[in-house]
Amino acid sequence: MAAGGVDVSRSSVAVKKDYDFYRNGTARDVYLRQSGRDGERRQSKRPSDQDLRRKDERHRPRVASEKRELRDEVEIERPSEKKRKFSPVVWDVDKVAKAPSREKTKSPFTIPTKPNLDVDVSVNRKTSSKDHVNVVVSPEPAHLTPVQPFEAQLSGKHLVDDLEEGQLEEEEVMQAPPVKTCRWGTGLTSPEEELRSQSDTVPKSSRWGTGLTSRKEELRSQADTVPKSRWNRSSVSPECEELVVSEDQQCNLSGSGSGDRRLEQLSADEHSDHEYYSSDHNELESEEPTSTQGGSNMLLGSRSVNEFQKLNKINEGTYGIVYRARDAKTMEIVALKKIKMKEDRYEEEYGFPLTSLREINILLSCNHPSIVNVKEVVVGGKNESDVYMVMEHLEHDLRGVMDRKKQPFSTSEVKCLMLQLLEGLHYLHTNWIIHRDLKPSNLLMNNTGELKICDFGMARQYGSPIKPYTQMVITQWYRPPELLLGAKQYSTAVDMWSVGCIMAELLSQKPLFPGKNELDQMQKIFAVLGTPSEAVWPGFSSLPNAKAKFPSQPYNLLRKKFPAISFVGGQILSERGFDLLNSLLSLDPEKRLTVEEALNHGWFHEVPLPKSKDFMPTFPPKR
Ligand SMILES: Nc1ncnc2c1ncn2[C@@H]1O[C@H](COP(=O)(O)OP(=O)(O)OP(=O)(O)O)[C@@H](O)[C@H]1O
Repeated sequence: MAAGGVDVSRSSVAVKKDYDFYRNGTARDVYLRQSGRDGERRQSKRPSDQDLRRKDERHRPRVASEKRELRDEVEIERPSEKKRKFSPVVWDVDKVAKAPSREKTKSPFTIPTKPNLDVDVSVNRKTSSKDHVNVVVSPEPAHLTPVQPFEAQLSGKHLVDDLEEGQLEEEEVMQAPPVKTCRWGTGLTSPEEELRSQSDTVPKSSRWGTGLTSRKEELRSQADTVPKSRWNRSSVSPECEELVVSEDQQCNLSGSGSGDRRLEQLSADEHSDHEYYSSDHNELESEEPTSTQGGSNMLLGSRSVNEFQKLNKINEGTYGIVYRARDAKTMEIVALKKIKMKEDRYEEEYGFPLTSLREINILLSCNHPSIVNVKEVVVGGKNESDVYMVMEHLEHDLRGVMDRKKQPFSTSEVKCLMLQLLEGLHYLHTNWIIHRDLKPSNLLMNNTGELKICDFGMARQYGSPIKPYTQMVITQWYRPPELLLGAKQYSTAVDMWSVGCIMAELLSQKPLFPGKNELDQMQKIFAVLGTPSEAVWPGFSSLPNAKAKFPSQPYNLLRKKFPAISFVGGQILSERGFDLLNSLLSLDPEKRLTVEEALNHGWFHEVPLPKSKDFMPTFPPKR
């Protein structure tokens, strides 16, 4: 019997109804209903007590293979919820691979300083001038199709995010078959199948500003003559609106990075707080501060920020200052994120930060209730060239709420929040996006019980076969052991670790692993989950930082922190709840739950059921 009450998930019709009520309207259930397999799926997916994962590591391989089967099943009938508004901008970086490392790159687009800029927008051809950016709007807004990694590979184009760790220097255009699942190293399937399942939705238009209509129409008419080269090459459906931005000699690689740092080199004062540092930017954003003359601009037609009335500053992050503002036209309250330009010409990065470009690019293409909605991009302000993202406004972020809350969230509230987080993440992972910075301050909340993922500055599209990426992502407290140990090949499992840390924090109201520096972070993790070995984590010993001597701690002590019973009235966690948490916090990323598995976990089906958003607590506005 679960500590939270009697497990009625298999017998109680009422409970099932409640659960269905909560889930009603989600694309997942619509999908299940449409596919006529609702009952079957629920029955097969709802874990019984037998389904609970055995803790004995000897059973892990079997469990892992079951997980793969489950993933296969889920993937074959991929729900339709993963539609994107359009595929994000893809930077053509063919030449980048050859570019000398450490060469600085220039701003990706020119910010307009006057209404009519000298814009060179051409269709599907590379510009010869290195300062020009080509924008291609593909002619067929017929299907919503995520940019698939293999598609980029087949077309010989690399996504902007691929420019990490100098891995492209030697790289050939890969023709490897695409993976079927989001997690790397798992089954393979055809890209056509994947895309066919997504091709039935009417696309939304690109939303680079609101005044683009006429220009867009112009572009579209030009684009009518353009062969659908990228999609044709990979024999897949055409994208709805594809912006291909070619830019010569930008995004140069830094061959170094910090990936080779050994654990022994880390000192206690190296990273004194939990805020992340990221060499990602060294790798991605080392841009030559070249002249911006003659460049094209993707913000043409964008509204001016003067059309918004700034009400107050909400927060300031590394990459932006976020304001609450009112749209003078619609009177709608919005959040304006002012992109911080890099102004020191002698810095590695200068001009418009690529992290922000990446964030705008991905967020504009996403369309899901658990992902913050970016409405448009506006320009102007005190400094003519300032760029702002206009987002829907949510009153709180989870960090602020937890800091001010006296009591932890109840189990049913945690379930409500976790489901929303997982649904948003499911959307991202099925669209080949890793967030790479999930943490409470990047989860927005409003007073209608909604949770939305924000801050996509570290997010990236990923592909198969997985390439080496920087491991210096994810705020330290939420960073998984494989990244701390220096793994450069990773995928969606890194987000799932962060989800585990967030779940623990929601339950206990305090961070699970508040490391002071990377070494301390690893020690804190291993002190609770046990020191990894080849037996529990095959491949562990070959990770760059695994040679370090960690204090030996052979046991998993997580249950002590989240007991099934409490004599002092503290928060308790049922067997199933613990199984979910423990499986999210698997040291071996291959054994960590996928987002589908987490969404289908039995904990969400047992009482107390997830609270309806309508009954979630509200919080007073921040002062
Ligand atoms: N749409 C929004 N509505 C309300 N508040 C928001 C919104 N977007 C962001 N915020 C607030 O601003 C903070 C910083 O935003 P964001 O994380 O996007 O900026 P950042 O500069 O990328 O931050 P970081 O330093 O974490 O990378 C968030 O933690 C949140 O409190």
